[in-house]
Amino acid sequence: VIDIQNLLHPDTQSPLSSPDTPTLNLNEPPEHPSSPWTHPIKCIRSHSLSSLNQKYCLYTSSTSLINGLSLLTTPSTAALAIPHLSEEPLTYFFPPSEARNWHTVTRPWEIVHVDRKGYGVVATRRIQKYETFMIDQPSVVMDQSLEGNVDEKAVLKLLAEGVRRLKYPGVVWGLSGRHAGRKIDVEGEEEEEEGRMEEDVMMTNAFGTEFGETKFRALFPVVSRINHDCDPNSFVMFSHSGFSMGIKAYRDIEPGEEITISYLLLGKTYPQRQEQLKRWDFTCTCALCSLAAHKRQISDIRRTRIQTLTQTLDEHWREKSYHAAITDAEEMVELMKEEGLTALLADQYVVLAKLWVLYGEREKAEEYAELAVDILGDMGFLGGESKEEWGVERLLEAFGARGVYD
Ligand SMILES: C[S@@+](CC[C@H](N)C(=O)[O-])C[C@H]1O[C@@H](n2cnc3c(N)ncnc32)[C@H](O)[C@@H]1O
Repeated sequence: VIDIQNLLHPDTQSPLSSPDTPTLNLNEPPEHPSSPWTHPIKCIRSHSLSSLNQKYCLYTSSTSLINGLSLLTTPSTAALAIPHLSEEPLTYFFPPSEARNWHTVTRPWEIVHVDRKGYGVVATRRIQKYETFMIDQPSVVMDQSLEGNVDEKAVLKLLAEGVRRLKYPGVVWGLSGRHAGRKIDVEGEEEEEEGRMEEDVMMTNAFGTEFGETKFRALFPVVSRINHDCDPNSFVMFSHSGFSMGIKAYRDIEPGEEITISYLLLGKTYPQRQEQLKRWDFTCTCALCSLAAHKRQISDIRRTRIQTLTQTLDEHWREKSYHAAITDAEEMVELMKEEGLTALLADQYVVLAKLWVLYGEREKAEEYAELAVDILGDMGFLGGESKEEWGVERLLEAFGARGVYD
C-alpha cells in the first residue's frame, strides 16, 4: 500500500501554517456509516431562477487525500465523487514499479522565496523532460454553479468552515498574500467578513476543472506555490484517481531552476497575456514578455495569425471544405513550431488526422495520428499504454476530434 501522506511531507507545509490552526473534532459522527465524510454535512439552497431551490452542501473528509478535502457541491455530484476519494493516484501517473517506489524517493523540488514573486518552487536536482515530479491533491473543491446562484454570505461561511475542517487549514490560509498565513486582528481595523480571505485564495490559486458535467474550482495547495511563465517548463495533468494533479516537465529542468506553469492558455499575444494576468496582480517579466520590441512583435504576428487560422479552419470545416481546412491547419503547425508551442502541436496533429480521414487520404491521416501519438505518449496522456496500440480511430475517439463538425 502506498502511503499518499508521504507524498508531500507535512513538514513542508507546517512553516507556512497559521499558528492559530484550529484543532479538528474528529469524533463527530459521519452522516452515514459508509460515508467518507467526517463532519456533519451542512447545506444551503439556491435562490436564483435558473436553479431554484437546488441544494448545495459542504462535505468534508478530513482523513482523505493529503490534507483532507472540503467539497462544496450538490448531493448528487458529491455522491459521484465518493468512489474517487479512495483511488490511488500514483498508478495513474506511473508504471507499477515506479508507483511502488515513489514514496521512498526524495522529491526533486522545494518551496522557497523567489525574488519579487513571493514563494515559488525550485528544482533541487535535474528533472527530465516529461518526468512527473510532483503529485498534489485538492484541499477545497467548489462547484462553480454556486457562484451567483446562492446567497454569497452563506457560501463564504461554508467555505471558511470547509477550510477550518481540513487537516492543516494553515496550508490554505498561508496562500493568502494579504494575510501571509496569519489571521491578524489589528485593533481599530474592521474585521474582514468571514470567508473573504478563503475566497481570495480560491480566486488567485484554484484551477478550473470539470468532473462529469460540473465545473469546479479546485485548490491544490502545493501546486499553488508554482509561479507563472508564458513559456513554462512544466504543465499540469488532472486525474480522477484521488482527484489528483501531476506536474510534469515540458523540457529538462536544471537544479536551482524555478519550476513554472502557465496560468493562461498557451498561444496568447503579449497584450492578451498582460490583460489576462491582471487577475493575479503582477506584471509578467518572463523571457517571452521581456523580448526586445521587434522580436516580440514578430512573435505576436505569428500568434495572431494562429488565432485567425483557428477561426478560418473552423469555418472551412463547417462548410466541409476539408482541403482548405487542411491548408489552415498545416500553416498553424509551422507557426506553432516557430513559436515553440510544442504543447499545442499534439492537438493540431489530431485535427489534421481527422481532416485527412474526412478528405479520404488514409495514409496522410495515419502519418498525423502517429505524430500526435508520439507527443501524447511522451507527455503521459496515453495512460502508460504503448504507442502501437493507438491507431487513427482510437486516437480520434479518445481525443475528441470525432463527430465535432460532421
Ligand atoms: C498561484 S500563486 C503562486 C505562488 C505565490 N508566489 C506565493 O507566494 O504563494 C499566484 C501569485 O504568485 C505571484 N506570481 C506568480 N507568477 C508570478 C510571476 N511570474 N511574477 C511575479 N509574481 C508572480 C502573483 O502574486 C500571483 O498572484
